[in-house]
Amino acid sequence: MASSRLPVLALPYPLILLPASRLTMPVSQQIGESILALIDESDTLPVVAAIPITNQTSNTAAPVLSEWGTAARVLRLVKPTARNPRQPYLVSIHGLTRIRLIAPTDTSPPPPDLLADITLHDIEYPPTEKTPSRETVDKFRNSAMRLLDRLARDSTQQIRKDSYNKIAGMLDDITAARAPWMADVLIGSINGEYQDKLAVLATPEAEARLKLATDIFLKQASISEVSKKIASAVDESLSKQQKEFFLRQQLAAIQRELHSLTRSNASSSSSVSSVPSTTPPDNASELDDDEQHEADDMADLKRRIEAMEVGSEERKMGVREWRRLKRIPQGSVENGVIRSYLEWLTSVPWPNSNPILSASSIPQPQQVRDKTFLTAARTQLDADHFGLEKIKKRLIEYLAVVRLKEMNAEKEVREEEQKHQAKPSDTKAVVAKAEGKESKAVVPYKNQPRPSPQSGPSQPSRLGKKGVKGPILLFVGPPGTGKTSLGQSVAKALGRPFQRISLGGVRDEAEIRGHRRTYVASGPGLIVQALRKAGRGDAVMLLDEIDKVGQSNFHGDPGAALLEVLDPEQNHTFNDHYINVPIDLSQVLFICTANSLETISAPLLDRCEIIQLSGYTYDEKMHIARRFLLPKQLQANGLQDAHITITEPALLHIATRYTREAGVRSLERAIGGVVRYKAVEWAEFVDGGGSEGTIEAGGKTLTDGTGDGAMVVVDGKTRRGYRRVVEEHEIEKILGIARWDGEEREREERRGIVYGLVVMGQGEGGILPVETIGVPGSGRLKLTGSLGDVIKESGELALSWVKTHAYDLCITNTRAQDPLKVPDLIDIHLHLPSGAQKKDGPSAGIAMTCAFVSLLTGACVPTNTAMTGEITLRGRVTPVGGIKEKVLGAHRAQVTKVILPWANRKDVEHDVALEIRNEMEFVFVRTVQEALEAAFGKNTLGWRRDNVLLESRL
Ligand SMILES: Nc1ncnc2c1ncn2[C@@H]1O[C@H](COP(=O)(O)OP(=O)(O)OP(=O)(O)O)[C@@H](O)[C@H]1O
Repeated sequence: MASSRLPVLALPYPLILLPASRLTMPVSQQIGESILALIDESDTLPVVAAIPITNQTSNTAAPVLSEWGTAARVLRLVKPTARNPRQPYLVSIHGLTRIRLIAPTDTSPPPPDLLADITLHDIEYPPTEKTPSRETVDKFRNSAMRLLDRLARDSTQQIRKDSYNKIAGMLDDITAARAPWMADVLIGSINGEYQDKLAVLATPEAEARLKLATDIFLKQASISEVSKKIASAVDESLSKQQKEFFLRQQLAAIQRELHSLTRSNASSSSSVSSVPSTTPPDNASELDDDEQHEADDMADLKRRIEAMEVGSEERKMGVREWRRLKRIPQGSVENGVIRSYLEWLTSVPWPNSNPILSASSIPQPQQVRDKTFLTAARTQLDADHFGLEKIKKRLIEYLAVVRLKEMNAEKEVREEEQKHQAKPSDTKAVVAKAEGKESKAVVPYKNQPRPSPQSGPSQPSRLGKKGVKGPILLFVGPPGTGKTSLGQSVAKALGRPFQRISLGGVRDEAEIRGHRRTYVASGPGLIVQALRKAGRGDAVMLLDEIDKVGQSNFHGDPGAALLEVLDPEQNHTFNDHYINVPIDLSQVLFICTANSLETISAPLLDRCEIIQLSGYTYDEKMHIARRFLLPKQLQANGLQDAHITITEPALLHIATRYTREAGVRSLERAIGGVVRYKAVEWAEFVDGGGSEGTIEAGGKTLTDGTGDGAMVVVDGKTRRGYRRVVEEHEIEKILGIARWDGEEREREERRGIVYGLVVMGQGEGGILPVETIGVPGSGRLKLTGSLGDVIKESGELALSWVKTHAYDLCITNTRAQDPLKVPDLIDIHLHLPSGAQKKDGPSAGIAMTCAFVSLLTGACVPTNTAMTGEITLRGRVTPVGGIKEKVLGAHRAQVTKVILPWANRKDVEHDVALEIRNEMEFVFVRTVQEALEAAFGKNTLGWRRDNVLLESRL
């Protein structure tokens, strides 16, 4: 056996090179440089020993070289630019012949890192191969042909197919001498296992190698066949599953149809046999429940569509979607989307739909035509609300108009019906698109479902819609003044369902109009949702807080959508994006509420009739508390009248010290707090053996306790007594320290401070101090407290007036002197507290003037005095708005003297309750001088008498 010494190029796992094959692999910098050195040394291309490393599957063990390898010629060595820096070279080698590594002797040095460099090794060439037997060659050829044939068939690329066929052609007439070489070529090129290739490399004898290759080819061919078989089997089973799914769907559909047939037969015979149609069939199983429900739902949906008016838009849409629904497999997303759409579509109370829901499930309207309707409505309003006389009067007028219009509309319907009945030949053809087929049926017009006028104003009719448009009421007022509950009373009076739509914070037009169905999880808007809940097309809808609707933004303009809803000219074809069929809202009675008018857009305001609700006086609050709030809270907390008595002073104490609001919501909450406290006491008392009877029978003993928790003797036992009376001194223990306690004491009389009257953002009136101080400066005016432009101008105007009259008011000694510069150079700083709250408007004019005069003269305005009024440069006091709210606010703040513009006399006369007028002093002023006199008191300011008559020096 010839031997030699060759540099060994270790092939990392799973690389292997067989004779007659080629291999390109990355190598390290050092190996690359060593090969370069070899190339430099020899004249021809160098030859290396390509020996596979056999144990590289585990990274931990030291690499071990295989015994057998291939002598290979280095064809190319390149160093591409973008390569891994650890292996920057690529070397291409061509296998020449088998070689065997001669095992190192014990004395030789240990091998260096095999993958880091190439080192010379002793190798030997195996002896020349013997020619294999014909039989072995034939077997080899057959197995190779089979494998190649399989590979050609499985291959998807034409080039590969062609090359496999070409090799197969070469095998056809292969000689015995050439067969071993061919075995190396084929084994080197197929995607076989590493160990098989290694075994072929380690088999130098031709006969044995051919046998090994034959076995490998057979194995490969059968692997390929088996995997092909598995793939097609998987395919087949998948399509089987799909088939099964569709068959199951068909089966379910057939079962549903059969079921509905059986049910309709059962229901038609039930009148005779009186067997309820809902009785399940004998062989029904609870496992069929789902399918049963499904079938019921579908049948219900179908009935609802069929109940829609023939030929109407909504019915056409319903039929179209129903057909789509039936085409789409159940359980798919699309199926769910269409189902939910159809459920919404069919639950809108369409006019002229056949009422398929039982009529009893919809509250029947009160007879609006009844002569006693208005009296009943008045009683209803009185039963729900105390006071509010003007508002109730306006509501009665409103209800009277609604009543008249409804009666007119019904009359119209009746007349039109009579006309049709008079002409029986006039069978207006209506195309009835029968569901499922396009057959055209002619339905006489008079046979169509229509509300009968005799059955009262039930479902609104399309015919009558012209008549019933009423004005849209807008209740404006501070929170808790009864706007929402008035709306409820109107609905009760009319006997119609009431729906409240809260618009506070609605920023997105889609919240009102719904999302288009293309959106995931789309749904209808608030209006359609309310219609569905109401179940009737003539509900009373309260659009709550329309002043809090968001402005136009990139989500659309919710205000514009509201315009369409409220406009009687447009709302009979309201378009909800989700439903996508025009909806008639003309029968709905819309009532809006708002806290202030400022943020409501002009076009929206234009469509409404404004009804102003101001706050309540303490007297009114006492009545409301006693008649409405206390009974409500008692009921809510499970107590009865007998369990609690709040004394008049205690109630007043709660109203004045714990609440300072225009409405009664906080009062209701505070009363609730007291009632809950007593509920706990009562529960403890009952737990301790006390009873209803004890209170009644032994009431004297129990309520005689001198204070809370007094120990009393009942039935010979001593225990804590229950006091039903709540007195003023107990309130602090129950509700905690009063919120408004001692506010009057804080309002001390100080130079430069005057109280003005304001209306806050929520429509609530109150007092606001105007604070001024003089600071060293340069004669300028500084205004702070989140003031708007108008109020700032008012401040400058007031100061100009004071400067002009500084001499007359004895502030300066000559007319030419500036009171801010003589005797000292000062700035005036004017501040309105609650700095975070925006303030604007001209009504603080006289309060600011008084504050400047107070600051510059040193005279003070008493704390029981508050004022409002706009001033002009000539010193006139002009009227302002919100008088009722402001006066009520002042009354709540225990102000006793109010200075108002002369022109606002009528507002006080008309709007302010008599009891308040009696309790407060009103001074109406025409000029600033009069206002100063009223504020500071007669002769307090030292006017230079000669000039008093001069109104203005301008
Ligand atoms: N005049 C009244 N008589 C009897 N109860 C009243 C009266 N005014 C208000 N209430 C009661 O006060 C509570 C609050 O009223 P409601 O909810 O109608 O206020 P609102 O004006 O709608 O307030 P908001 O502007 O905050 O919505 C309700 O329980 C209502 O019954």
